[in-house]
Amino acid sequence: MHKIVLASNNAGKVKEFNRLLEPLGWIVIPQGELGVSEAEEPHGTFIENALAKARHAALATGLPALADDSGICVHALGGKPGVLSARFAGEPKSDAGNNQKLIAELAGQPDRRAYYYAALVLVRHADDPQPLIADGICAGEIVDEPRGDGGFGYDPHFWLPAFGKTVAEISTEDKSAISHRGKAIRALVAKLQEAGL
Ligand SMILES: O=P(O)(O)OP(=O)(O)OP(=O)(O)OC[C@H]1O[C@@H](n2cnc3c(O)ncnc32)[C@H](O)[C@@H]1O
Ligand SMILES: [Mg+2]
Repeated sequence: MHKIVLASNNAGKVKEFNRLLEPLGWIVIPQGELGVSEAEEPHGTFIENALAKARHAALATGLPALADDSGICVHALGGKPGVLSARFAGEPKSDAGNNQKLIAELAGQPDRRAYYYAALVLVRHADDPQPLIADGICAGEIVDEPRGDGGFGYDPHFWLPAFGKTVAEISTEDKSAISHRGKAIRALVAKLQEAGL
């Protein structure tokens, strides 16, 4: 049984993590329920930001902490929005604003390739010298017209050619099976098992 604090304030992520980890016997407590403030995410890489978020939550709670830093990288935009995905259109964070800006920046652009990336970091305590790290990628294409109301963030504009649907149109089970976050969680769980944890 693993009791961990989930170092995220994103309701969409919290739902996905609960669905994936609770069947494995994990007790996942979102940091908001424990009064943890939002961590700074000042770094230029996903992995560094995930480590900062995990450490921050572990320090504040004394519990093991799991963080996810993720985003969408668009080929024609040189990998943008990348680590700035949550705040692409500025403050306050807004999925609608971010999607609008993404579509505007891609106007007239025939190359629609993009991928989602998630870096996960699990620390057993704030000074853990060996954080467990896993990541995952999910490739697709950006479509101008939003479709579907599942998922969160950029999902209504993220087209999956293999499904003929956007991520917001597929089931939660299918999203878990193919998403960057689903893949990263399965890799993390495998590492934990390998380490006998
Ligand atoms: O930092 P926390 O508190 O976890 O919440 P956040 O939303 O700020 O999370 P990030 O800093 O990791 O930024 C990730 C952004 O990337 C986008 N994103 C990540 N995973 C996604 C997914 O599965 N579907 C759609 N958009 C996603 C979405 O805009 C997120 O806000
Ligand atoms: Mg964030």
